[in-house]
Amino acid sequence: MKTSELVTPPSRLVIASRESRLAMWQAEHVRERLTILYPQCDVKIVGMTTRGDQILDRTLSKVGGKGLFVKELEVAMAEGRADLAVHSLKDVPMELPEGFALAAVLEREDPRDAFVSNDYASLDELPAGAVVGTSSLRRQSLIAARYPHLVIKPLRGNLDTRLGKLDRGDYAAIILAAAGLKRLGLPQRIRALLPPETSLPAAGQGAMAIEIAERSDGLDLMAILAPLNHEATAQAVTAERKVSKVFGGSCQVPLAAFATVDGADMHLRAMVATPDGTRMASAEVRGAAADAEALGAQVAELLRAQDAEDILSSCLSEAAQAEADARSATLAADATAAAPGAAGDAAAAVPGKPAA
Ligand SMILES: NCc1[nH]cc(CCC(=O)O)c1CC(=O)O
Repeated sequence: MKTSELVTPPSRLVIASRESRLAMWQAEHVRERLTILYPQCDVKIVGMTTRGDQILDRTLSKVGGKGLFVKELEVAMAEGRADLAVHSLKDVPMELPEGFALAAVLEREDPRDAFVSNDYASLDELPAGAVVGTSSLRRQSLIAARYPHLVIKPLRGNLDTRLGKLDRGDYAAIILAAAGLKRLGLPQRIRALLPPETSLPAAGQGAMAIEIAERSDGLDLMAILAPLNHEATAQAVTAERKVSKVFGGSCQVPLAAFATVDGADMHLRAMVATPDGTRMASAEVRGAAADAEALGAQVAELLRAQDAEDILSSCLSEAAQAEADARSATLAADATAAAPGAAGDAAAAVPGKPAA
């Protein structure tokens, strides 16, 4: 890590955040980091409800996917009501709209999936017919492949809502990201952590990202936020997001991509499957962490050679339709959001290494 000169921040910065407890925790974390870095800067958080938060009755893959969680925050930045947005990187589309970019990726929390249950200690203990809650197609297909005797039921809502549904007895167990439970001070709810060999994490899981809009006032937010960027995490998620991008980007499909970085070395694993877990392709590569994007492309190529596109085809067409529906539904919002200047393809990359 090189130490760089701190850039002079403005007297005030506004963070846009979703209003869920996890989102607010994450925004507060960034607020504290910025306040320590720039004590003279007044950092405020403005909470907002996104379309993704309002849709609780259908699985996200059917209503337009990840973009639904970031759109309102982008509109706030475009209108100058906020300077930056804090997201769970997992919820950020692979390609951002023109004029937006990721300014920093923070150090990753535990990237693993967690098994949460009041009655059972692990997936292995669940009896035939037990109901497991998850709305992630990735988790669904991994469980269906390994535990065909279990019944998977959709589970939506924020973390507290999901835990409430478990406690009320709707499910024998649920699967959640360990990172969210740890951040909310609920690590005791984790009965077992699923190793990547059992449940390969989603691209970006456990990492937070800061998004900014290109601006006309000359404020170099990229430089101001650069000290929050964690290089090894940024490299890992660059590789993971490249894999996801190759297979449809912002669509919700049963796709896992997980990279670990050890010094200059990267190990990248990825998997695609059918939602019922009957067909699966998986691949891994090792290489230089500095070549993150190329490693992502390499793994995607290995998956493609195993018919990944065909495996994903049913999901891809369904997700594409949902994206199109979501786009037309948000046309009104687009019209009010004065699009900031073009940033071109920069929006798709994460900080650190530019696209190779
Ligand atoms: N899709 C919702 C979402 N987005 C980020 C997290 C957890 C925190 C993280 O992965 O950073 C979760 C909840 C979950 O998957 O259980």
